[in-house]
Amino acid sequence: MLAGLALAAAILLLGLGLLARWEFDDRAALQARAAQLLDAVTQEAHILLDRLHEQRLWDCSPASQRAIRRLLFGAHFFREVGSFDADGLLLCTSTDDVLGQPRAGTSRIHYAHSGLGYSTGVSLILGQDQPRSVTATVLRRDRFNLVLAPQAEAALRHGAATLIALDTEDGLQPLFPAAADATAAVRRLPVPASTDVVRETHWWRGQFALQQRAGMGDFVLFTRWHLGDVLRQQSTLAVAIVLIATLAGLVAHGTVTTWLTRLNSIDHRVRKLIGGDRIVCVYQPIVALASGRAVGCEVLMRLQDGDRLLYPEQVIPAVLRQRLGPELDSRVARRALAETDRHLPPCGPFRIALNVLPDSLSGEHVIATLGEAAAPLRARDIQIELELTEYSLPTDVVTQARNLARAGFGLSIDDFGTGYSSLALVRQLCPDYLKIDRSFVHEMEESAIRASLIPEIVQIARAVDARVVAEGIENQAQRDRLHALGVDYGQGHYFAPPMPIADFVAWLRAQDAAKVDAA
Ligand SMILES: Nc1nc2c(ncn2[C@@H]2O[C@@H]3COP(=O)(O)O[C@H]4[C@@H](O)[C@H](n5cnc6c(=O)[nH]c(N)nc65)O[C@@H]4COP(=O)(O)O[C@H]3[C@H]2O)c(=O)[nH]1
Repeated sequence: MLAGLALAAAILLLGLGLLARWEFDDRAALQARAAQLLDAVTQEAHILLDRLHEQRLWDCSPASQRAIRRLLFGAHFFREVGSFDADGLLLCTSTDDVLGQPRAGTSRIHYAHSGLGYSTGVSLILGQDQPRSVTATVLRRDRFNLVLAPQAEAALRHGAATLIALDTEDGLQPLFPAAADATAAVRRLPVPASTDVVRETHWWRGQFALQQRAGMGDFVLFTRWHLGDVLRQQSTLAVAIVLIATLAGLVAHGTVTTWLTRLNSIDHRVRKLIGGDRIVCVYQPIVALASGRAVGCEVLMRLQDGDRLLYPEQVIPAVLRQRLGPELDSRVARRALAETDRHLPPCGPFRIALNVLPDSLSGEHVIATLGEAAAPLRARDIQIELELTEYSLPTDVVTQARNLARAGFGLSIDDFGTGYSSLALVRQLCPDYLKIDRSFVHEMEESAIRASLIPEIVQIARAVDARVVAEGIENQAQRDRLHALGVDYGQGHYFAPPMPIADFVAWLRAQDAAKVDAA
């Protein structure tokens, strides 16, 4: 979940960042174009005004009016000239004889230090027969004003991207757009301190300013920049980015969840633990019921998973699913036989029972490994016996059993009575031991039907010359009853639980000492 969210957030930030950067560059380019346009407008205004003054064309005579219209004909950015008297009173305009006299409406005029005044949003009424109102930008110097042509005004409004201000003695004054809120916006902007081109980026605050040629009478260009603006401008792309981020988050969430689930799955852990040899062997004594002496032990496996142990009932199904039987059984055998060889005191004839899964028997490798590991113990009169569970006997079990016998291993049929082995099959296998499953023993006190099968099992064992071991003996009554039924050996918590090798050896020593004392 967290990984998905993190990826979605990363894509969202990256996507919006790129979008913002793109929009930022776009606006910066527009600003540069607006700056060029303003330069050209100002230059042309000065040339026109210089000529008008040089030629003293303010007297409104027909000759002056013609001269003014000739000058306007060659101009790019201006459509009209107004002439004033020395007191600033409008005398006439270049359109007088075409449209009638324009009248000045409300306007705000900002006089720049250079003497060029800008007046934006001036409302001019043109024509007398059918008067129409025009809003225009007017530039004024001394006895003339110049009215900006509509296409030049439109280009400036568009090109300014957001805001063009004029640096005047009264502070910054907005030119385009001339709306009232632009004045407030301009007041909040930093006043440029030098005449250099300064590019200040505050995009983490959602704003940046491009400041140009800062000085009295010069233009200052600002672009106000907000993430909200960008999202509005590029709404389709923004929605696409949000969708991609959400999708990526969901996919990542799914992938990570699957990956974590797989990583945590018992199959994956079991494979890792077996491969990493995190195998723990414990030893449970097998006791002769008549004498109470330990005649051997069964090796049981656990897997060390961090600070907890995984038990066979959790491990074996995963081992079977992943066909890890041969690897598990070889590793358990090597470890158990090495541990017993190192720690077991000399104790006369003894047997060690190892559990094997059906797959392990068909592998030559497992038998060879077992033979190798068993060699030092055999030299000490310790017999190795393999336990095969009755309900999972391999199809070619008879051949396998012969191979095992040839290799010097004893054979036990584990959990006998839980499967369907016929007497004929048991006879062919010639097992050394039949092990009665602990469920039979536990049901004995309730006189359940299964428990009544124990004498049958003892008889089968006698018939095939095998000995009988009862598993899961937990109390004296069970032990006595089984002994009375002719069971030879017993295993269970009544005698001792499965123990690590050190405890098992200590238990054996304590048993020996008790026997000596009793004698
Ligand atoms: N309730 C009760 N239980 C008792 C008592 N005494 C012993 N047990 C448990 O009975 C099971 C006897 O082993 P199993 O029948 O060979 O059955 C074994 C064996 O079939 C298999 N197994 C254990 N270790 C290995 C191994 O290294 N390799 C293979 N292939 N199978 C193994 O897993 C099965 C279960 O092993 P564990 O969980 O260790 O369970 C062991 C043991 O802990 C008792 O008094 N009361």
